[in-house]
Amino acid sequence: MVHNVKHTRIGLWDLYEDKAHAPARVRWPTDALPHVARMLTDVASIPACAPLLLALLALDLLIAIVPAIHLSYSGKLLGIVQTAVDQRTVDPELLVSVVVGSFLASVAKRLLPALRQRVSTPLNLRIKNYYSVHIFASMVRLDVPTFDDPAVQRQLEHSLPRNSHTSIAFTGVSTVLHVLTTAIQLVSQISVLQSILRNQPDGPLLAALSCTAAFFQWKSLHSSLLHDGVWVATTTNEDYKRAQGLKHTVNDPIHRKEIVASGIAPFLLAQYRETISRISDQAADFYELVDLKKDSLSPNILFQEFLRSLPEVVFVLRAVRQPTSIPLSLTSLHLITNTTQSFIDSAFNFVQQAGSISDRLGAVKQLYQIANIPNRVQVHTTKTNGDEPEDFRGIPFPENDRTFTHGISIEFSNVSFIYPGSASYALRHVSFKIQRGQLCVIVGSNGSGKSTILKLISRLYDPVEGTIYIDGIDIKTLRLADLRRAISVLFQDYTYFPLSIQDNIALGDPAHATDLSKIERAAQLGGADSFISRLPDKYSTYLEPPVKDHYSYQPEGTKGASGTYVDFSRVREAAGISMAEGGGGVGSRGISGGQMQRIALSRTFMRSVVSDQSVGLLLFDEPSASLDPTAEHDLFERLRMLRGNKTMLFSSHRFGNLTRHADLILYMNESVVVEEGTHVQLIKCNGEYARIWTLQAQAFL
Ligand SMILES: Nc1ncnc2c1ncn2[C@@H]1O[C@H](COP(=O)(O)OP(=O)(O)OP(=O)(O)O)[C@@H](O)[C@H]1O
Repeated sequence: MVHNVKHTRIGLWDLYEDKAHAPARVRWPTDALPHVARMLTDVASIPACAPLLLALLALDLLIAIVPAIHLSYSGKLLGIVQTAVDQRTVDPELLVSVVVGSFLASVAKRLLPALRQRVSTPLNLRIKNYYSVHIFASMVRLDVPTFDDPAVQRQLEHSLPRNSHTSIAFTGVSTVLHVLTTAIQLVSQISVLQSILRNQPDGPLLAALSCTAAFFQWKSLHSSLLHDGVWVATTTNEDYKRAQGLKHTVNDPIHRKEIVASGIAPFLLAQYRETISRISDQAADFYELVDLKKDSLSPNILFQEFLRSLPEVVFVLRAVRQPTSIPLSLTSLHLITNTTQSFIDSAFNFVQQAGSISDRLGAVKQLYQIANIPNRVQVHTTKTNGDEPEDFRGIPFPENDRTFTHGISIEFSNVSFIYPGSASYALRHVSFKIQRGQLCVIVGSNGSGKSTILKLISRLYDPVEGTIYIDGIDIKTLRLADLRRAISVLFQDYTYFPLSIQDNIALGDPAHATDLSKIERAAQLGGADSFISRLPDKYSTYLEPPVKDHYSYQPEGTKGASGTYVDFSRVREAAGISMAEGGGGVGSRGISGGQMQRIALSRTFMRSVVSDQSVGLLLFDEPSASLDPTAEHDLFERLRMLRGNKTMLFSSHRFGNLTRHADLILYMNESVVVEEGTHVQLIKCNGEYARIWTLQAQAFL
């Protein structure tokens, strides 16, 4: 066990707490204050937010002092009653003013929170929108190794709103206002309490007794299992892990085809049953267990109710022992205990908030910090462009307004690479040179490092050793934005964005995103136009609806309470929602893998061939993996015709169509380039390339 780390077992979970490195329980995180000040300034600068913020502050202040005003009127009313009982006189004017005041205070008590809601709702929505752009901007700029880093993922998670109704910033603003108003509430209640207790000889004693009850209540709420600071909870229980795995297998639609086609449903069920029965009632989520433990009965909780009635008990005992000298009426007792209780509630609230305030203000700090997460892939700054955005720092490429009509040269000099978090080399001491305008094909077995070469050229990652030269310049010194504009790349694991087909293609060249004729031309070149034209919404089709429709809770087809069957067809028809997806998309399951690949290819054509002289290098990672032989043949023909003199680099498993035309073939095995040359040269060498070429050729004999 590591020194200073406390280990606790909670169900199947092991909780490790680092006492030594836990930050002290900071109630007022002063280092977050500059971010909080910035947040308030930013919020005030959102259109129409400044007046809303002021209105909210004013309402919170009123809400804070109205209870005290109400209490003070109750006190005055009590005084009038007592005078009436003692002296048999009532001051009618005073009575009317106190009754009216008390009435207005009670109306305000109800009205103000409703008004606050009217102000806070639009304020919350505006703040939420503003910070959603901030979060989007902070996330969209991150590069692959940074975004993949689990620590960065956790940092981002902390900055995302925990629920969709509110934002961290609004919670931060509310916290600041709340602290302010609770402090005012406390001060106003103390003054009322003081004025009530001033004329009551037994008042202080009863107030003190009311405090005792509240103190125990406070203590029991603070006996939480998880402490502030550094902790991690993990489970090593194989049954629990397996049960979760089985559950995800069944819950996730992605596995449904496999489950049905292979008939494994009964097996999965039996396995789940067996695993769950082995772990029985321990099969709980970590937080669930923590919550369950927290609810346990403590002596404090048992005594609380008794302690609450302690002032009344003392009062009765006094009345029994000295019936003639009771200095306090029953109503006074009630007022004192009520006032004390509401003071204690406010104080309790305040202390509790102070506890969570460090979390909330800390979250505001994180919200601002995500904008500054440093990218792993960095550009060396020249003297002239230190203040520019990250992507625009470095050497312009191409220099002196040159175009790439003759392509771009690439050189790898002793390049080695290990993926972050991986233990083995993906590339080892790789060196080669591709001249401007050449067609190069990288071939080799699975996992030999072909895709990795393309990823390093597009600077998704940087080598751990060696240098890559682009047109003779160290790639690390080039402006990233320029480099990315000069390269068009289609990755093997291409994705379909949850946007319309038109957007999916247009994103290949954002500069021409609204040019429908260019998009259609790119779709033709990618071989996607004919199937797109058969879709009901054509280029506006969403394959996956990004927004889910909401349905009432009764499951479709079941019998409702009135005996009729639940039928959504009429509301669906009125809303124009198609039955297939319930969201206006055809569903990615509705198109084939080859068709998906054609859309991805069209995206690449959008830039590299259709519009652009600024593209000098085309990278294709297995572009024909999902295409039928005719489509593959047509694609390569189109590519060779359209590329002009641009440099083209393919990664492929297939020998033939491409390799025969290649100016350079790199044959890779286990992270190393083992053979290089043209097809004729490599066949002549009679090495591995020749062996596999023969193997593939034989299949067609
Ligand atoms: N994101 C990643 N994280 C860790 N390791 C990776 C990652 N991507 C690839 N690798 C590993 O790097 C090595 C090279 O992978 P790469 O994808 O370059 O191979 P490839 O030749 O393109 O393979 P294939 O022909 O199967 O596409 C493999 O061992 C692979 O497991």
